[in-house]
Amino acid sequence: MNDPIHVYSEIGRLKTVMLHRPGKELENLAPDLLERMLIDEIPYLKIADEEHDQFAHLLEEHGVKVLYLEKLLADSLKDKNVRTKFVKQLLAESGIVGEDELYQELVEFLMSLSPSEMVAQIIAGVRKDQIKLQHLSLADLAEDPIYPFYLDPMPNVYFTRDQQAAIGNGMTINRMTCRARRRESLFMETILLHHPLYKDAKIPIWRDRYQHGRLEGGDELVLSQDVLAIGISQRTSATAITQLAQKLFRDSKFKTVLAIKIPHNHAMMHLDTVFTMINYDQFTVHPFILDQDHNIDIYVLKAGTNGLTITHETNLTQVLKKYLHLSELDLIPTGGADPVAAPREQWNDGSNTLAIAPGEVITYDRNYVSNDLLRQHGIKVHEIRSSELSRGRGGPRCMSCSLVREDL
Ligand SMILES: NC(=[NH2+])NCCC[C@H](N)C(=O)O
Repeated sequence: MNDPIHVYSEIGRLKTVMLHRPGKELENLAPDLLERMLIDEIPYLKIADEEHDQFAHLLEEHGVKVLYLEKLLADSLKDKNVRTKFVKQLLAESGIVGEDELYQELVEFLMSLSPSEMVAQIIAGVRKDQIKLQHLSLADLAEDPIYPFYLDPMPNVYFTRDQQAAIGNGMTINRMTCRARRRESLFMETILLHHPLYKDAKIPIWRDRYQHGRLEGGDELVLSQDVLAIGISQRTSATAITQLAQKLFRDSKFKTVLAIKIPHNHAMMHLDTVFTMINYDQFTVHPFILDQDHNIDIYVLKAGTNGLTITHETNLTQVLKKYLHLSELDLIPTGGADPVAAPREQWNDGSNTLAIAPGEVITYDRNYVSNDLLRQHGIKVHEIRSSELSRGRGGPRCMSCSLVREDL
């Protein structure tokens, strides 16, 4: 298994993962920015970093190689021409267009930094008081002159699950739904094109960030070497799922996509906030995504002789047993299905577990009802502190992009 990208399950022993250690972007937040930035409360960066370091150390203690997105990107930007092209594309995607003074000053400022300083600065955002303009534009004078940024901060980068996803030996580079996150997937695109680990590896790109239709990695779960579950969610569209399925059925060994329709809301913005695989036949599931008959809309996509076949199913247990060839199945309810603990712990990512091996997961310590239940079901649970990290509305699976897992 020498592929630089190799993920054929959600539970195979985790060997390589990509994280982002939160930086100044979490300090560049103010109350009136939070909703647009998809962050529910302003984390205390010092503690958030202590918590994130605990997460990284726990992974490393269990044999996982931790790569940092910011280091991979900086190492991909050593060539000045590559750096210039990257900066100009990032400015264009930030709405800074034209060759006016602001554009030139931003290019000059960012290019004056070292690659690692530039990456940190771009993620943190560029404040207006960092750039000295000779002439203020009409926009500066007349449109929200007190807005503090020329480049918005990117406070969600630490959720490295979403901008891209490893599927088999390839990746999706995702067109993110919300404007606040759309620029983030430019990072992995740049890494795959220019980083020594990846640039010559001919890594299949199952879907790039320019294709019409929204896709985010929190909705992409690799259930087995030939079955994917993808959430039809607030962040992933049926169009994107259809196109991804067609590409995978044509160019990979994946044979089935289970498109699972979940509520479209901020608390449950991705499938992995309400459903994760934690063992060969065990899953976490937030009970509130099932109706009173324990049903949920699942659309089974398979390759047919005349294009895709789509079959509508509603019994999650039966569908998982059928397509994963399981005789038994254990759906472990978040918060023990308690009407208060379940939504409380789902809100704080009690369903969002990261499996580091079959039956062994990392979870947030604050979700003690869910954690105790997982242990009662025989799951080995490693808890990490989460008071500040959870304010971004993501958990251990959200904060990690699995790049290499051992085959089962
Ligand atoms: N895979 C996940 N559940 N990611 C959580 C992302 C949270 C982030 N604030 C957003 O709204 O995008």
